[in-house]
Amino acid sequence: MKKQIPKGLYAITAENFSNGKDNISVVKEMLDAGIKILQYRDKYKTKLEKFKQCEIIRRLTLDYNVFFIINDDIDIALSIQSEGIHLGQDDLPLAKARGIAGPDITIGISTHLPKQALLAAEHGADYIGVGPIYKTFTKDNVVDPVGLGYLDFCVKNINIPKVAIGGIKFSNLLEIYRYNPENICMVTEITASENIEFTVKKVKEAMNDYC
Ligand SMILES: Cc1ncc(COP(=O)(O)OP(=O)(O)O)c(N)n1
Ligand SMILES: Cc1ncsc1CCOP(=O)(O)O
Ligand SMILES: [Mg+2]
Repeated sequence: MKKQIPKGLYAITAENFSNGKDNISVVKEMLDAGIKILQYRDKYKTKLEKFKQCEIIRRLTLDYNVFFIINDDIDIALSIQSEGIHLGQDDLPLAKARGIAGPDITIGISTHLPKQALLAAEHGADYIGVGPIYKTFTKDNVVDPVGLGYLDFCVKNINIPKVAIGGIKFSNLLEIYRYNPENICMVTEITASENIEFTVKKVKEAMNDYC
């Protein structure tokens, strides 16, 4: 049975923006702080290195009852039985991914344009990424910011969960929050924070996210 992605704050790993800490220690801090949706994303490690970290994080996310999503690597997602995978416009097409991964895994698709959002929803995505809303330095080769107009379109026209992402900080959180997407994603605002617990609690409180 497919689990529904919870609403609220969505966190992503970023080892190169983690003040010298590795993904595992940052994830432990995130889970202790109350993160309930976590994506493993690492663009620099080998498959084996990613797999080993994901195996450890899978055990932690089960202990903490956290919804765990793997970026890009369907094979890792299937072998550790994560709740979800996240794919971009240049990754494996949604239908092929669904064929491999089956009906019970959550598939999230990055979108930057109305047409992409409509197609993702029509073809059975379980949520869409909406972004980057603002300029971000966290992702290489990122498309130009899509702005709040695109978030507004998605909230009004797409009936699967919307995950707003890209350049979102505590300082601009309420600009996003007022559009009422189901999820708001922060990467470096959390991973690079000197006090992850304080930052996560502050953000969750501002979002009325008490899970
Ligand atoms: C929630 C969420 N939204 C968007 C992305 C970006 O995915 P993608 O376009 O495949 O780029 P990479 O993350 O693989 O560099 C995401 N990971 N998560
Ligand atoms: C992975 C990804 N996809 C679109 S923007 C982004 C990174 C967002 O990172 P940050 O929250 O640090 O701007
Ligand atoms: Mg990708």
